[in-house]
Amino acid sequence: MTDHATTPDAGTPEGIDDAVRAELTSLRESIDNIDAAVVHMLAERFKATQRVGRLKAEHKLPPADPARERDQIKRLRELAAGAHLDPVFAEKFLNFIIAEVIRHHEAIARA
Ligand SMILES: O=C(O)C(=O)C[C@]1(C(=O)O)C=C[C@@H](O)C=C1
Repeated sequence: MTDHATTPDAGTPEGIDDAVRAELTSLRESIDNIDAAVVHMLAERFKATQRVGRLKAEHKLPPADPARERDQIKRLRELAAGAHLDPVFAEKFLNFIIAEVIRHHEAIARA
């Protein structure tokens, strides 16, 4: 596996100042840790939504729940604004995840 935090490439020329390189490496280590946490959190979220998908299929409930999604988007936009994250981006990110979840729910219902 490539260590992206420390591997120089076209975006990080060899000649840059040692202090700058050290700071960049340190920041990239933080970014890699955060990305790993995001992957683990998403994996846990998908474990929960797979269970929701099976429950919905067993009880003939529709894959999507637009009212629930509206509540989630409202809540996430407020959380994003409070955390100085762009609420538009937060909404797009949640919609992207939910679209994938609905696809999974539909597949479970068809199986
Ligand atoms: O809460 C549900 O009913 C789900 O199926 C989960 C979930 C989500 O990923 O958060 C996905 C689809 C629904 O439209 C709403 C929410």
